[in-house]
Amino acid sequence: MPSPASSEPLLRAATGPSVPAEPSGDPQALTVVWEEPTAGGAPDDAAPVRLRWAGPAAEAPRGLLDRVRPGGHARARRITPPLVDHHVHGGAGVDLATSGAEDIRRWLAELRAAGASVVLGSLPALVPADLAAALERLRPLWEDGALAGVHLEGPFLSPARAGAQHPAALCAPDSTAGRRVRELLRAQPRGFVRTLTLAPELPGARAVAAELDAAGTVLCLGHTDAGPAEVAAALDWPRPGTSATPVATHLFNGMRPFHHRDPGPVPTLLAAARRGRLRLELVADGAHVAPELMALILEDPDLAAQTCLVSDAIAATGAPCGTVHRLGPAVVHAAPDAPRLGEPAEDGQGSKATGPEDGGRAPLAGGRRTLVEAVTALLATGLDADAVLRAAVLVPRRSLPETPAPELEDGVLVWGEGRPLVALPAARA
Ligand SMILES: CC(=O)N[C@@H]1[C@@H](O)[C@H](O)[C@@H](COP(=O)(O)O)O[C@@H]1O
Repeated sequence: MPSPASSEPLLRAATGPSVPAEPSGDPQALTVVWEEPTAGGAPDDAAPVRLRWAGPAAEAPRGLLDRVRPGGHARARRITPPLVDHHVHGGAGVDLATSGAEDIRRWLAELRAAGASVVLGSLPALVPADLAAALERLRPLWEDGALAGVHLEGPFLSPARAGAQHPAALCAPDSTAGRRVRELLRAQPRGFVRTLTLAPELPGARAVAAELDAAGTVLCLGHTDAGPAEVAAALDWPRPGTSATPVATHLFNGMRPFHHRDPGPVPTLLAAARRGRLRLELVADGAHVAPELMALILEDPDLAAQTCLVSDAIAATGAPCGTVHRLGPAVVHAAPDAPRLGEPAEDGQGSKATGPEDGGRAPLAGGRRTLVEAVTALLATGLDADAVLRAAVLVPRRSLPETPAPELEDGVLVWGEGRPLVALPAARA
């Protein structure tokens, strides 16, 4: 158990370096080394994690870097470049699809102060007029760098795997509404719509993928009822316009579940990731994906190299239990375990049962933790810290090529001089 002192938030310096960069040596490389205290060989969360040293590697005290190589007792663990959240709809009452720009800006500043500096703002499925209004409202936030861009989660999604997405907002790419959305996308400045999730089995999906490719928007597969063959075919769609690696939107969630005689799309997606042809999103909140599966993926080096942890947080994330919020056109509420679709039960504590999904409970509607909270909790479970931080810091930056990416070399993070560092809160049991 952490001591009271070590459980105090240590966050600081999201807007400036929290450690001094050495003035001489390689001016570009700031090597950060910190020591994870151990008690009899095991990590000791009761003791404060200490920053050992920061500066160019060439000036590291003699022997220090050798000690942090695998097998040494000191490991990179808690201080890190800011996290990157590819998939976040809102939080603490703010909904990117419907809240005012000033509320969104304030909430983004809070996320940054807490340690997530690069955020793709996700919009759920919206009818064309609402999508146009939301994009117009978010564009200035992208233009001034508050948002790294937007992720459209829809509207080309499967009604059979809608989850918390509003059914009335879904459409096929070749429908009237779908054609209006495609026109709207063509009118956006390059780089603003960074990613778009679609179900590849919908009529016209392949044509949309080609349009996205030409516009530099990364194709994400998700909220899909496709089987293995349809997913494999979509991964082979020609993509001449961009070399960007496609993404599986929240792997496992919003797609056919795995059964050993009817495996659905998951093994195909995993195999593509293993071959470096796909990135995987995993909702890191501990509610969406069982811990055993998280470990299976994050502890497999080939899969971990392609995995991005995301929050999928929404307005109800971090809001008081029983409060009602929006996910675009959908009504959602903060349930005791996680955000869920619909109104809360009369006592305000639980959820009304709405269907057969998730054991008769209302569908999950986004993550229950911010990415910083989720990563902090994952680190406390004993999962390999390098794997967790790689999936929250390094891999997602590769999908945003203009975002500076640190390197992790033998447990030492190398990060440009003067770039911000954040200290994650000490692990909670
Ligand atoms: C914003 C959004 O759409 N989030 C999805 C939600 O729609 C889906 O219900 C849930 C569980 O999916 P599952 O029941 O397939 O695991 O995952 C995500 O929270």
